[in-house]
Amino acid sequence: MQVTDAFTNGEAERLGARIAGGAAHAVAAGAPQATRPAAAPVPASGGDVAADVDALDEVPEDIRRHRARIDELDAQIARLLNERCAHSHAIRSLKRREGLGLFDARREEQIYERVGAEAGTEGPLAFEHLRAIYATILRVMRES
Ligand SMILES: O=C(O)C(=O)C[C@]1(C(=O)O)C=C[C@@H](O)C=C1
Repeated sequence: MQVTDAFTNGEAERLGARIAGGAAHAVAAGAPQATRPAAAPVPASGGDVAADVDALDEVPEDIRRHRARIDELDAQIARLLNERCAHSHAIRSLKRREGLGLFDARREEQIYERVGAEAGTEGPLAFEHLRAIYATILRVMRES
């Protein structure tokens, strides 16, 4: 069975509807910047839980299915980051050939704006968190 089949249509639709519903709300409000969800830090412990999931005799089925999907997404993210890095390194060589510096603040701002716009329409990741992730990605691209 494919991992993507692990969610029934109903479940997948409900997850999708939550995401799409958030987007519709943001668009209706007409101010995506202001209506992005505020970043709400969650304690590493997850709050008032007594023990972590793996201490249970058996990890609940619904958690296992989410984890399976996360594993699949992480593999895709890692592949995409490698592909992105290859392009970034190619640009670096071309810039070097042209005698240009590597860091381009304006281009990086454009990237933040573009991924921020994506966050505004999709969620549930808060804009500032997505930006923090991208700040790390761009730094690693420059330093790798
Ligand atoms: O687009 C460029 O000019 C790049 O060098 C690529 C890249 C990136 O990885 O996206 C890397 C460094 C720059 O500061 C801006 C962007």
